[in-house]
Amino acid sequence: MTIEDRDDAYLVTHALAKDTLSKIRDVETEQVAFRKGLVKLGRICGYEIIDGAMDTEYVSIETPMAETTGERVKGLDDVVIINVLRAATPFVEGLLKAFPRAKQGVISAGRDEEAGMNEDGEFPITIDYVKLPEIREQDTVIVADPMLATGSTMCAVLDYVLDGADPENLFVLSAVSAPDGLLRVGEAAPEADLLTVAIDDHLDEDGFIVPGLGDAGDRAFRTK
Ligand SMILES: O=P(O)(O)OC[C@H]1O[C@H](OP(=O)(O)OP(=O)(O)O)[C@H](O)[C@@H]1O
Ligand SMILES: O=c1cc[nH]c(=O)[nH]1
Ligand SMILES: [Mg+2]
Repeated sequence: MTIEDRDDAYLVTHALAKDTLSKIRDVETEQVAFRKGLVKLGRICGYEIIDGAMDTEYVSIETPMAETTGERVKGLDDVVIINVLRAATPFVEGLLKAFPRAKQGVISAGRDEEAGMNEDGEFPITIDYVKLPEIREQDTVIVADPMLATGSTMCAVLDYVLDGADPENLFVLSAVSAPDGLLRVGEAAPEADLLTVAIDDHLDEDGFIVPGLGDAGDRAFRTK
């Protein structure tokens, strides 16, 4: 298994995840390759979640040659993926390759970058649109956002996701996290398992992750 258990988070340490993240960090990686990289990273992370957190059961199967025993992943129908618009869209596309039958929720959340961070290092978050499926106690919920910086967005998103819900598993999945964001989300939602490919060094004065990969939404959607 290529998930490392740390105090602050679980790290996806699969070599292909690191390889893909390095590619999309590169400032020379243009929009299409960047977006494809996020899709690939989502798929790898999805496989890692299955490998690390989901059980299998034995099933009898008949091949064209003989009867035998196979294994099947349990609970694939009980997965809910929350897409935090907009940067998570390609990341979620990749996750859906691992969880094709997942129910999906969408939350549009944006940082007010003009207002900037307050003295506690939080951004005001605007939530424009929320559409969530029912979350049941047997569900595995994956809240996906490639960037976890101050954690302000994720805390606002989790307020909606966890309103009246107590799922069996709750993963906050990101590609790149800052220590501040992990701390903030870990304190706000101790029931969540924080899963990330990389924990970076720090945030700059504008709340961007360093070294990070820049603005994931702008790079994927070519808006700047
Ligand atoms: O941890 P935080 O400090 O809240 O920052 C992380 C958020 O910032 C980015 O979204 P952004 O607000 O840029 O919206 P976008 O996806 O539309 O670009 C990113 O996708 C996260 O949602
Ligand atoms: O570094 C960062 C921080 C927030 N959002 C991004 O897309 N990148
Ligand atoms: Mg953005």
